[in-house]
Amino acid sequence: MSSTKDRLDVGSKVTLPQDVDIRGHVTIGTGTVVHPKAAILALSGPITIGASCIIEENVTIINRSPSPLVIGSHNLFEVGSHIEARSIGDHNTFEVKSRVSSQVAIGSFTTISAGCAATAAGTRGYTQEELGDLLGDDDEEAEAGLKVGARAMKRTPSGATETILEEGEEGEAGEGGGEAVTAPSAAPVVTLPDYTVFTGSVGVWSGQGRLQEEALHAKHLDYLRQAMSPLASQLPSWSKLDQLSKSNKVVLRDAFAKDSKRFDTYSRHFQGDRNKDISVLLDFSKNLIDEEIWATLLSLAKEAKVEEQRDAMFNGEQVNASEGRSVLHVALRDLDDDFKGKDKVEGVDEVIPELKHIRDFSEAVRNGQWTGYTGKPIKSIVNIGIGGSDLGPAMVCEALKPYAKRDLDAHFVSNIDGTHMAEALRVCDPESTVFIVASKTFTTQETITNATTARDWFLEHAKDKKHVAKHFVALSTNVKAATEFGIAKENMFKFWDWVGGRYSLWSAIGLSIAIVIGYERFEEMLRGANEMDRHYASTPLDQNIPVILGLINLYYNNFLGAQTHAILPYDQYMHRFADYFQQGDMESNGKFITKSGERVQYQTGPIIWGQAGTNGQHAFYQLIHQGTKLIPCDFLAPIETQNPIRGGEHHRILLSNYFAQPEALAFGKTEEQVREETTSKEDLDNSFLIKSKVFDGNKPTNSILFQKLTPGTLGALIAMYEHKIATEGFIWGINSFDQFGVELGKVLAKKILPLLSADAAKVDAEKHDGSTSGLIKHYLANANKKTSS
Ligand SMILES: O=P(O)(O)OC[C@H]1O[C@@H](O)[C@@H](O)[C@@H](O)[C@@H]1O
Repeated sequence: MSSTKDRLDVGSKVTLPQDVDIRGHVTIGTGTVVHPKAAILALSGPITIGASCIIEENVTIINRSPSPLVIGSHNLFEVGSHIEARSIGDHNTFEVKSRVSSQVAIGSFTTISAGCAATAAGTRGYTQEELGDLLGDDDEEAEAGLKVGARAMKRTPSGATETILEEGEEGEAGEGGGEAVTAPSAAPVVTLPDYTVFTGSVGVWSGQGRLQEEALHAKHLDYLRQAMSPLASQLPSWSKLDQLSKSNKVVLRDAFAKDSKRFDTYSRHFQGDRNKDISVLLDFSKNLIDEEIWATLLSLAKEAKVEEQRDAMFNGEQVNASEGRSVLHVALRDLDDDFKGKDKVEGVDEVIPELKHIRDFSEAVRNGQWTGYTGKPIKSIVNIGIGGSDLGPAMVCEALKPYAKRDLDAHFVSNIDGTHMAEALRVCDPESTVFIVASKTFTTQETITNATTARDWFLEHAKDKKHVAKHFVALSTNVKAATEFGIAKENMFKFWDWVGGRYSLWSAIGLSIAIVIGYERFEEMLRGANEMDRHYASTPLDQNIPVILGLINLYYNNFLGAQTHAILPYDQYMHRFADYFQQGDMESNGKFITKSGERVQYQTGPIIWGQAGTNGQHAFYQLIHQGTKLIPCDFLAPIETQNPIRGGEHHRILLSNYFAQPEALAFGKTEEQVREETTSKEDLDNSFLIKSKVFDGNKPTNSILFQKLTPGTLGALIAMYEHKIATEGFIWGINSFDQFGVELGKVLAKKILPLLSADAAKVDAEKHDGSTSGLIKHYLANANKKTSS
């Protein structure tokens, strides 16, 4: 029957499941959501659907006439509605199982109520054949349609209305039970006036509530876009990658031999456009990809709508849907106001004033204006926090040590193990120490306990509570709890719920960084991160460094069975970098539930680990080279060292290892090569020895070579990994920005704590499992013993 060629033109942000029946020339506008099992059939002329429409399950939209069927924007087609209208304006609602015939033109703001049929035909009713044509071919439905149609027709506006409209006058309210339409089936088009409510009795809507209705429609669309994202494994490129991973076995040795330009093809250079010193080269040529795999990975990113989800994040939309929050750590480093969408989110306008607060305080501590209760300048700071309130500042203070104020000691106490606090206090002087209590929630057991201990210790010396104000500051979103702890208002540094804990070093949580390296350097780091943010937000996928890193890792994780990913910085200052991204990646992407509430059918976040080169080489590289596991690795190194001792020889040796390891991993050593190198006859006869010296090679790596570990470059590198993590989460369809997985253990620990001062009978009464009870009872039985040594 189709006389038009199949052609589908889809705008951005359209949700279109695979099982929608689309025939002929169909155009779907931006942001429209089509549900599964809908049918859009341009059987003769084309169908054009505008923006932000919702087309629910089992809706059929048909154009049997050669002229185009143009449908406007913001229309809602509810389940089972059957639409063959001549044209449709904007903001209309077609309720469940409503029908519109091809001789009806719908204006705007019209509602065709559930089960009603808007037709131009007369009261004579329809023959079964006509109905089959008009309302679909299911007999039973046609029967129902006849009854509904007949009832509704009796109440449709009279033919007079039609004539008036044709003369260009305003449509009128039809009176319920008005004259029947008498037009035969070949009658001219009936145009329903705007605001008609077609409920069986025709009325004109006052238009009141229109804004609410529009807002509801927008919410409905948002909800659907989230809920309807298909599982990544249902995307066409996913199946293709599955197949390619089995059929295209990439052998790096051959791939490089065949293609002298492989390095050029698979490497990208990033340079800051405001801070030109930020220069990062990513070489991803030593990965198990070929042209087809790479192109399909890029298509997967498109199909998974990575760009749209990224834009939604930058735009301040509530992409952390489970907690109903925006995700705007990028706003914390957007000092030149590059991303406008963020401004609508509450608190964003407080970022700059809060930075000033950080500047004033950090400068006062650094230049000695801020003194302790006896007038001594501050010599030590102790950051008390855990997770995101510890790892970021601790990692950065180590990484940027060359910029640190060396006569100021920075301690980071996180563990509830009293040892951690005791060792820090041992080297602190209460008169010259500032405690920074860092906790987004200000309820974290470890942090609050450690802070209380620190305050008790301080008061033992200072005696008077009023001195607390000189020695304790709080970094938190929970002003109330911080006040209750006794922190003075002016010593509170706030941030906002749209800053996730593991993305918070850019906020007030970075106060210790600002104190250690100075505010100017802290800001340089923020700006460096913003350079990467702008790159991520606007660079095409195949040039986009965080996207590339995400796709490469996803390929190993989902198609080649890799369970872990190693981060290996050849820079001693970055020795905590892998620890930091252990939280950054594993807390973000260690999830099995998608945003639509389904369980994933595939692997999500990898296990992240690693340590600074070359130490790792003498510890675990054996397994990477010759073990049985596939471990993709990122090798990072600076071109310039901060410490060019012995004329830079240390650094050259370090870099020679940095270059050698990925080469060894990629190309290995064959048995033939081992034999060629072996001179002793005895050794040559020892096949066990010969085989033990074989390296299979083909182990994938990324090499990330940056100019120098400056604050700007570090900021860019951290942001690069943050966005790599987000990209993967977008593709897997999970929420990378909540962390409910940390809760259960906390709750159980709170229940167990009282048992540790109780007796065995109480433990039994609490009904923990046999193992947990057994362990607690063993503890209780031995808790009062004192070991002599
Ligand atoms: O900063 P507070 O609220 O103390 O949380 C500290 C840490 O707690 C953990 O359980 C996680 O939720 C982390 O994301 C968070 O960084």
